[in-house]
Amino acid sequence: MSTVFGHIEARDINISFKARSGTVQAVQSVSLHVQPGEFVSLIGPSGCGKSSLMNAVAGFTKVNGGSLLVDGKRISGPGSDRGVVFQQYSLFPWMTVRKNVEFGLKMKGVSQTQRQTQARTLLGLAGLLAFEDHYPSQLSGGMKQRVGIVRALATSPQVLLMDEPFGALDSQTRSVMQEILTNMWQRLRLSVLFITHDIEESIFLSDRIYVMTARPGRVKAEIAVPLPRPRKPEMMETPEFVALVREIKQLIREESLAAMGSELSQGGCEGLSMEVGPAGVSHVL
Ligand SMILES: Nc1ncnc2c1ncn2[C@@H]1O[C@H](COP(=O)(O)OP(=O)(O)OP(=O)(O)O)[C@@H](O)[C@H]1O
Repeated sequence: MSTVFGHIEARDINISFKARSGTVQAVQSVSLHVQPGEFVSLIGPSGCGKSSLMNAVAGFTKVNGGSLLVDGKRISGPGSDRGVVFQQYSLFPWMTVRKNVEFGLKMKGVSQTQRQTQARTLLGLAGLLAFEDHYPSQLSGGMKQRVGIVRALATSPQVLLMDEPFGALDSQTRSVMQEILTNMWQRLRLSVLFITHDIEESIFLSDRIYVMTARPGRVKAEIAVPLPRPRKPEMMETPEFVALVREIKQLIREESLAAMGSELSQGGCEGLSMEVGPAGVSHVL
């Protein structure tokens, strides 16, 4: 199935928040794009504005400047063309797995038979059909998050927005979830914008990665991942993969150190010994 929808375009985006201490500039002059059917990750130091950007694409947060378009339309609020998955499972505990998945379709007025068919097809793709009548409390963390993904996909969005969806899972479950997600993404050919702190995860999953600077978040680097698909966990040991990990780690380290350096100097830690590196990066000794 060829994809023609799901194009995200952010041009010169600024996002700021009013805080008690003044205005917090979270994101500054960010331009990025996701092509239809592409898998793109955002990675960067903590607090660099990744979630703010994603919330803006989801329509939960307003931008203060620039333009943010999905399929050429300016984003003015949440919409069923964009599915969202957060780290917290956010399932309705009083509903069965299938009813959770059907919820968005019910809200759209889809008939019961159609809802059930759509939910069961997607649950089958995620290996969860045998659990359709279970309640969330009867599922493991990995299963809950699979239900969360299936629920976000139920209304057939063109775009899937995922904010650290596997952050709460153990590494073994996380690795299985990565494979399940890539399989589903390849079948459904939708666009994915994915936030993670895990460099290996971002490389394993993505076609491209945007590395952000420390706050205010700007795009520091855009990295294409030239690894073939389907991706297999063994690829993580190839020289190409290892080289990408090293490159991204270095980029993020520079930013984390820069952020830490400014926090320490603002916090009056002058007594700490600091060494300034060649790129003006402060290294705490
Ligand atoms: N609603 C808000 N009000 C005030 N400040 C906010 C709000 N939301 C985010 N911020 C601030 O904006 C900055 C960016 O936050 P954001 O959550 O987008 O970063 P992040 O890169 O997703 O962080 P992390 O990786 O730790 O999840 C932070 O300094 C945060 O405290």
